[in-house]
Amino acid sequence: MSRPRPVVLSGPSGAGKSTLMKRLMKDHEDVFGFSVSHTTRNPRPGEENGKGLNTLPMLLGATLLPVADVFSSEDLEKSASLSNANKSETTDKAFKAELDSLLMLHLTDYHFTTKDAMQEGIDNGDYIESAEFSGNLYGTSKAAIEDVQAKNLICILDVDIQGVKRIKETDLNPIYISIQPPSIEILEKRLRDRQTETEESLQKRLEAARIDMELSNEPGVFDVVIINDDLERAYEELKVILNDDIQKVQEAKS
Ligand SMILES: Nc1ncnc2c1ncn2[C@@H]1O[C@H](COP(=O)(O)OP(=O)(O)OP(=O)(O)O)[C@@H](O)[C@H]1O
Repeated sequence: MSRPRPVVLSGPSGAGKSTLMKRLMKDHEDVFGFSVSHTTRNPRPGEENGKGLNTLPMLLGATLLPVADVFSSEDLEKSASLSNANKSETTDKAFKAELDSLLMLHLTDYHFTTKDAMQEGIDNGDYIESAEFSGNLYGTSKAAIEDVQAKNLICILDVDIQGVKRIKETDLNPIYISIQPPSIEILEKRLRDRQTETEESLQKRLEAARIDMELSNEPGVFDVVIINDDLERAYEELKVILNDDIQKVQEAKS
């Protein structure tokens, strides 16, 4: 049996990747999975090495949980200090992963590793992306993606355009999908309405979005570019693209 092809979802911040992913996972139980990230930070109490949950993190998105009900005060303090951290472009992803992990109440565990081991792996090209945040390294290894495939799950990878380029150097052979907003003006409105960004991070995202929107149209980078104008239509388009792969996974289970 061939392993399910991973799916790369790329596109500017605010284009709708998470929204579309959540719907996919809600409508197709036990079909999609996420890779477990590596980190050099210390495990927190209750965290286990490598025990990543496949669908729960998406379903327990921060917006669905009453934060005060489930957080310890220490978590909230850490979360607040992370929110205020002065992030650079490269640490943004690690920041988001770290904040996500806090918001998911330790449900997303990591492969905990040492700085030396991780740096060696990065130098060897074992990681499709990595970033430093608060003195710790975070990254997605090729092996972690293969682990998801070995469970007969379609690994969803939400990566930026640099990540796309790195994945193209591997033999992972994913389906490359770019999610794009109808225009930069609409993207700005959605990001403002989402109320998750400071003015500074919003401007950074818009700048990155302009570059991303240009690169996504270069021939051969993506298998398909979906313009997320109307959410229902964009979701239908995504389902049509993934239909055969979803069916293969479901058939292999039955
Ligand atoms: N077609 C659409 N029409 C209107 N609003 C939308 C549409 N798609 C997504 N949104 C809204 O736009 C905002 C950004 O979407 P989302 O958070 O899914 O983007 P994203 O690409 O995952 O961003 P990031 O990379 O920053 O996580 C959300 O508030 C979402 O509800």
